[in-house]
Amino acid sequence: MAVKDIMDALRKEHVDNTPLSELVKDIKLVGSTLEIVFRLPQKHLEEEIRRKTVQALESVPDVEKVNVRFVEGPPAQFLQAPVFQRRKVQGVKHLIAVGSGKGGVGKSTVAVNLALALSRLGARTGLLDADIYGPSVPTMLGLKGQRVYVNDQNKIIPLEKFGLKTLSIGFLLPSEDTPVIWRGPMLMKALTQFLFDVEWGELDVLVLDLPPGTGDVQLTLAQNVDMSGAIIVTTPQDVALADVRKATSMFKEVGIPVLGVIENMAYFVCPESGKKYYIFGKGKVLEFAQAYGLKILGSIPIDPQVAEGSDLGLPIVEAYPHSEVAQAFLGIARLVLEELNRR
Ligand SMILES: Nc1ncnc2c1ncn2[C@@H]1O[C@H](COP(=O)(O)OP(=O)(O)OP(=O)(O)O)[C@@H](O)[C@H]1O
Repeated sequence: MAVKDIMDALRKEHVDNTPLSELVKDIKLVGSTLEIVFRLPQKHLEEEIRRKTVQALESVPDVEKVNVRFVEGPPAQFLQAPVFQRRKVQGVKHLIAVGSGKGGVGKSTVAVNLALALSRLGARTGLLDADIYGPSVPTMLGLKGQRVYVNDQNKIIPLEKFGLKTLSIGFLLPSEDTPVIWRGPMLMKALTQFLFDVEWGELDVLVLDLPPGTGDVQLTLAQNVDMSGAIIVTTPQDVALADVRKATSMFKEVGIPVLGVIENMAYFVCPESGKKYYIFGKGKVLEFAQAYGLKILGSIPIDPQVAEGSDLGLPIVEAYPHSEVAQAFLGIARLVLEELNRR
């Protein structure tokens, strides 16, 4: 795979003790011409980066010409900490964001089942549905139509289901079909209230289901909230992987560690023959993850029971804890806890 070869080659060259691969903002191979954009930490490094890039890529097959461009701005490791005034959510030990570069890859399904798996492993867990454009947690947890209340201290009391504390913007809307039309500052105010004015009690992990993509909402949250890390959900489709790259860069740029990638809809097991079919392609996520130095936390197959469970308000980890999918989520949850305990 050309991108992997390119990133491997760039990883070997350094400027100011930083591998060139860490400075890459965007990379595109058009025919045999590589368009590569670097974040320029310091102006005087421009020539050195250009020279070392051409040198590093000389032996990479498929690349005949290299066009190097720069954008201003240092990558995360060049920034002085603390960069942003990040607020901690009271009572929450670890906040982890579940994001995706693209909509419809199963981010909310993963967030819900991961939260349930964490809870099954004994972690006191909460789930916050910040997907303001399409809150699906109320349906997935069978809490559609429920409302939340505010206590004497003006704090929102989350709902509880399957041992999880949970809050969704869906619980605050007058009806399920009310579109959220908040924009800009009003939206951010609502989201901030959503995070900080909630009586979560004591939690080991709060899973934050982000809206899909890498827009202002995701960036503002990433800049203002103290997070232990982010998890990115993708399918093996090329288009989804291209967007993962953007999501990864966004978290890296604001200094939030990416704990790993979860590959959803990785394959389908034929119930008759037991044969595995890699509908969206095999091994692509692994190659991608290796190229970007990311860990794969696990792979979830396509299973009609997953979709069914979500629609019925009985997620698969709760409904069929011994199924292959539920076991995969438990495996991911174990890795996530290990990763968090190391921090
Ligand atoms: N592993 C899976 N097997 C079968 N169906 C799945 C799987 N993962 C997700 N789905 C189904 O795919 C659809 C999209 O999933 P989900 O709503 O979780 O995606 P999303 O990325 O959160 O979407 P959005 O971008 O709209 O927030 C849902 O109908 C869900 O039930």
